[in-house]
Amino acid sequence: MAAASISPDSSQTTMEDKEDFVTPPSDSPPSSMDESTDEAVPKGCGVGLFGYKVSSSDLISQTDPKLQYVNPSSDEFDSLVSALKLQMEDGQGEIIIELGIGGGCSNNGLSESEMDASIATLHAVAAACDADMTVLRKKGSEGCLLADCLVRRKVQEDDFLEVRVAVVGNVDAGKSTLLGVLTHGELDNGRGHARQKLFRHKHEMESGRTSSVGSDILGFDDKGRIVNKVDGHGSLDWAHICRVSSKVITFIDLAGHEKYLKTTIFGMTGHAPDFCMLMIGANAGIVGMTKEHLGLALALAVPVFVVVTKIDMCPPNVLQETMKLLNRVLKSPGCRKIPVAVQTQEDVITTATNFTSARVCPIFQVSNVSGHNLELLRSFLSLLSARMRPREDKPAEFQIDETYSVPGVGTVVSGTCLQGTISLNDTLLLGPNSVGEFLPVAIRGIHRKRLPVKEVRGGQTASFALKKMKRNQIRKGMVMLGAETDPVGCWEFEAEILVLHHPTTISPKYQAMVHCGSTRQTATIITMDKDHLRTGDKASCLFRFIKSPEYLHTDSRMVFREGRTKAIGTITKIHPYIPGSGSGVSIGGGTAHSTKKKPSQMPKTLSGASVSRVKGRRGRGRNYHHIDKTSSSTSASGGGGGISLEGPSTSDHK
Ligand SMILES: Nc1nc2c(ncn2[C@@H]2O[C@H](COP(=O)(O)OP(=O)(O)OP(=O)(O)O)[C@@H](O)[C@H]2O)c(=O)[nH]1
Repeated sequence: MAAASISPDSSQTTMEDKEDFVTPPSDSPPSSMDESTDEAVPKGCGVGLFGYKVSSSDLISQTDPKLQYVNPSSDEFDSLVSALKLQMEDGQGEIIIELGIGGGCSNNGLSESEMDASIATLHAVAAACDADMTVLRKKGSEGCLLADCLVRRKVQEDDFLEVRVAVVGNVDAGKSTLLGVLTHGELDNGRGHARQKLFRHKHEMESGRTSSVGSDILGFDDKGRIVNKVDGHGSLDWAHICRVSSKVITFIDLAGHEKYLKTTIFGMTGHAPDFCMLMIGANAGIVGMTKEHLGLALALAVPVFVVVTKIDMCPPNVLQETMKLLNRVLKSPGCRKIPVAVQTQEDVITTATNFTSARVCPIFQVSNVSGHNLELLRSFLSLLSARMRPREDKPAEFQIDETYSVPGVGTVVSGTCLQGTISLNDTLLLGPNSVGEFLPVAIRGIHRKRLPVKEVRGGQTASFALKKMKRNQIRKGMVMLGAETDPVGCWEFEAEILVLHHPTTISPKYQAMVHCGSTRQTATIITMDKDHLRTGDKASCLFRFIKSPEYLHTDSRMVFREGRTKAIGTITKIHPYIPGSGSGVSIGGGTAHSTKKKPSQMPKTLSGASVSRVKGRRGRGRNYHHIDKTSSSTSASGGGGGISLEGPSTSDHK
């Protein structure tokens, strides 16, 4: 884990204010702009975070690879088809091919007629792979042409690529508005018109403030065109969008207000975003939760791109100031990003196709009212590729981030399939329950974004209707695993942590909320390899959950937070708990009971009252009237502010 100042700090920077944003030269990858960039990848080759890209020379090797698409024999054509199929599999159904790349830099470029012939061949090769091909751009000079071509699998019935983007930023940055504009295709009026379509709760309509984790989708067809269409009532038919899309971007719309920070952290950890879209109001600049959200994305290693909104109402000098400060924050030692201003379609393709380093941070300046630069953002989104690999050969693993009781359907859980494949009627192991057991459960229905499907794979989000399972037997953070596995939960785990902020010192017995994937539970520090921890300190700690065992993996990132105390870390060791062995029950259950008996021994925030409140709230089922609700919203939980707002026991239940 990156040490020291993970929290971006503009004050630490040594960069000159006048230093401008990097505008990508069309032919050089951003990685070459900074020598310290982690991954130096040869141009035109390899897996990009934002688009899987290969040069034509990677597909089959021959004496002059740049000519292989010009006039291939039938055997060569077959080899190109086989190679493209393999590459598309690696790229999860899409790939960007660079035509005209030779064996070495001096050998790059095709004549106009060679380029025309290559494009025609690539069309035919893509068609043979059941894919569509679109020329994104041609570049180079006469007689020395290169072209970037997007090859994307054609729409398959009930299948589409899925990319999740967490949308964060301070209150009023324009998050809900931008999502309303992108997904509903209608500009905003500057007075909250566009966001009205997205609010899920009456209090959100009234206050204009997002309080929950919401999902909104934007579908693209195989040519990269948006397929979202609103019906006569101004709503979107998700199932239709998914049916006609090759790729669906799911926006995880998170609250900007500090009092909902806990829900926002859960959105970032539990919903497994591929990318983070950090939004900044041009007028307001980097204020409030902006740095907090950026720090969270950095801590969780989620690549970030920035959208600066409201440029229609921002005086040029204020916009310039905001951009300068943003530049400084992104380049600061805590961030170490390379800001890249995206101003043209060329920039979009260059940034999207050359991203091989999570250090590059594209920046868009848009207006939701005039629509300025929104087209660039749409093109960029259409080129994003999921970071999570499906790992279909592994046993199934599904993390639950919400549970529902749907009339006529029964218990429904939603979440993310992290690996393997889950099919209709499969029996999985659900757990760990409060005593650490994993119980068999059968899948009786599957929805992906409200579209009924027969199976889901690693990297996809879904909702499952479960056979013979009561909702109160399930909690968020539980997992469903392939029946061939022999899973164990844990009460205790070890982690290396870095304290980002604490007002005084942290000692053993300190309690705070652990966020790791969709696990969200208060844990106590049992031991640590230092006497006390202060802001900036690193330590190896042994944690113990206070309420029930959880299913964790080593090397997972975690956030440890209570009020203004923040620490981040990586899990290094799991102490497996075998049900019936006694140790876990007495450890975990004992903590909860001993809380009531000996409150003086516990930290201030844990009280008998809060423990009993959890019990009272647990049985209170929320009914949803339609299965559609399953993937569209997660209700709010207050989370920021002072410690008094966050009783540790109550806070992992809504
Ligand atoms: N002029 C102008 N107004 C905008 C723009 N984007 C958003 N707004 C307005 O800014 C206000 C706040 O926008 P929201 O979308 O609610 O902001 P938010 O970031 O979602 O806020 P929270 O949900 O509270 O986190 C609304 O009145 C919008 O109409 C823009 O590009 N230009």
